[in-house]
Amino acid sequence: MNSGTDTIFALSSGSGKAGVAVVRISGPDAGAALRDLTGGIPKERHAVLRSIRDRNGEKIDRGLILWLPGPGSFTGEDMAEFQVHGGRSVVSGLIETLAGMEGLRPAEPGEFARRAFGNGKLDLTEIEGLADLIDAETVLQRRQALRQLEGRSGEIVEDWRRRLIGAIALCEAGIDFVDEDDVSDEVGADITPIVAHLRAEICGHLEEEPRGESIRTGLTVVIAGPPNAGKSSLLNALARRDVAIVADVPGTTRDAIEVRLELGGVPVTMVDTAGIRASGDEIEMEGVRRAERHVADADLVLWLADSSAETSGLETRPRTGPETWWVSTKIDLVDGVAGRIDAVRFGLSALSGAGVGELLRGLAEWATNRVGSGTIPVITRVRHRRELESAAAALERAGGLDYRSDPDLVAEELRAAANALGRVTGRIDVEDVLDAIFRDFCIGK
Ligand SMILES: Nc1nc2c(ncn2[C@@H]2O[C@H](COP(=O)(O)OP(=O)(O)OP(=O)(O)O)[C@@H](O)[C@H]2O)c(=O)[nH]1
Ligand SMILES: [K+]
Ligand SMILES: [Mg+2]
Repeated sequence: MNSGTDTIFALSSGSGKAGVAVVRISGPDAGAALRDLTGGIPKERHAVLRSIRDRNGEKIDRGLILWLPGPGSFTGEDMAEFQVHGGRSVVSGLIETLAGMEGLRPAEPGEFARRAFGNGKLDLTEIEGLADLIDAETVLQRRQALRQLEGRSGEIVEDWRRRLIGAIALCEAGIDFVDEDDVSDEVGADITPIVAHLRAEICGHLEEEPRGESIRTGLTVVIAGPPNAGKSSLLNALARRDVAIVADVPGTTRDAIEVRLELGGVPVTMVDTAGIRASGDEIEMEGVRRAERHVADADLVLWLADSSAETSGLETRPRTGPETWWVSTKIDLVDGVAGRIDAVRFGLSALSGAGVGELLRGLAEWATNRVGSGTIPVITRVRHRRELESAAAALERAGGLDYRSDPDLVAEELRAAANALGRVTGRIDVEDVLDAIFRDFCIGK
């Protein structure tokens, strides 16, 4: 990315025809650009209606403009915002005029957010919360993203880091006074419980939380079983649409078919797979291999078996794998029990719909339990998990050392833990992770 001294601009609202479009400018020349286009600079943070003109004085549109001088703006720089009619020609006229101005250039993806980070307006967890809020599809995702954007995850991590820095200071005092027995005793007595507590807190979050990651990325439920068990029929019934081909021919489904549902506020991807059996057909066997891979990666497998068939369908089930529910299908043919039979057994008919609602309710309950409720987690990404794991490991090593004989080794481990925590919020050496985070942003954010 370029230096922060350029003035950048972008269409921040969605592209395409719309009622209103929002164009933002950030950087030292934002004020000059605003003046050139509208003839003046309005009172800060007040929306005013102005004509917006191109270099030849031709009116592009009349719209609301906002002057948001730094450092109190989103990026911390001088910013201007245009709310214009969202027609293609209005937007392209405005964008082209800005592009033709001295010192202005189009923003790269995530560049506004990156400047906000660079100017200390948001830490990394807040930036990630912002990205997640833009991507949020479910209520739980929105709540989690907002909490993160408001800095609550970052606060927890920063609190850990502050306590660690306190412990490092104590430890270093121990190093300085290593020859004076009384001081080093006192210091050691203080560090041990601090380190043990911190480690317990961090480990608590690590154990409790695939939750945050699950809320963000969702859960996967794989519908599997022998050919003709009624897998595609069930997918269609759950999705209430005709997504997968249903036929009386065993081996109908080859490619995995995915449908995204929101169950209990959690995004759940339902995957219909090829019927699992040995077959001489090369293409069908590729479908079976894919089905087995999906089963292995699932958060939950619905193993379907045709209740009217002679064999149970269990013989083809992969031997190991994730949590599984057993679903008897086509109960209309045998007058079987509809609905939940016990914790892991269901009966249903995709044809009549009997038992499908109960399965959906069971899945919603499972999804909610899986991500937990109430408190919203600190760890929402693999990146956070990795850093917290490395902090916990360093604390464990520190706990295994004798601070009296090795105060410098203890301090080193504590510093490693503090650095890992610092990387979560971006307080320290994060250049390498920045590109990865901001790359995922859309332009104009
Ligand atoms: N009577 C009855 N027939 C059903 C029911 N569900 C599915 N079938 C029929 O069973 C046959 C197979 O259904 P599919 O949904 O294609 O089965 P599948 O498991 O996806 O099959 P493959 O993709 O070939 O593995 C079709 O003829 C369906 O109409 C049901 O609840 N009751
Ligand atoms: K079939
Ligand atoms: Mg099928």
